[in-house]
Amino acid sequence: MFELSKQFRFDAAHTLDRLIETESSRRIHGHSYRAEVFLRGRPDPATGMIIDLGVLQRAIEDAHDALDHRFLDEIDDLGPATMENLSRWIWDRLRPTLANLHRVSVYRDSSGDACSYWGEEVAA
Ligand SMILES: Nc1nc2c(c(=O)[nH]1)N=C([C@H](O)[C@H](O)COP(=O)(O)OP(=O)(O)OP(=O)(O)O)CN2
Ligand SMILES: [Zn+2]
Repeated sequence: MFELSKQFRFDAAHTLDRLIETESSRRIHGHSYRAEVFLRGRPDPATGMIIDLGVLQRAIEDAHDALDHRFLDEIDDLGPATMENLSRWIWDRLRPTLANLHRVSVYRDSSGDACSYWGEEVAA
């Protein structure tokens, strides 16, 4: 089994309803995010690849363009713009074209925050 991964970065703004730091969280503010997409599988013997990284790049560009320099509150199917919902949203966006998708992780490096999503079929 092999694992192939690719990262992309996006900067975006949001607001968030929270029980703590209520006022500053409701104010529009921004974060720099890093997302990492993991695929698992075995390389095709003819190509030596699980997937051509150029094909993966194209799939990722679609998600990147939908998130980068956006106001995340305006993305209809995202819900509250948390890292949890972002990782699931990226998964849902990529899964139709990436059959071997294994995990999507979202990081905020400046604060050390990270969240990973493995899809709903993974047992708890
Ligand atoms: N479980 C989660 N909790 C929180 C999330 C989240 O996505 N999942 N997100 C937030 C907010 O985005 C909040 O803005 C983060 O606050 P904080 O950690 O205080 O970071 P700062 O914005 O102050 O720090 P920067 O390093 O300037 O980004 C809260 N909780
Ligand atoms: Zn925030």
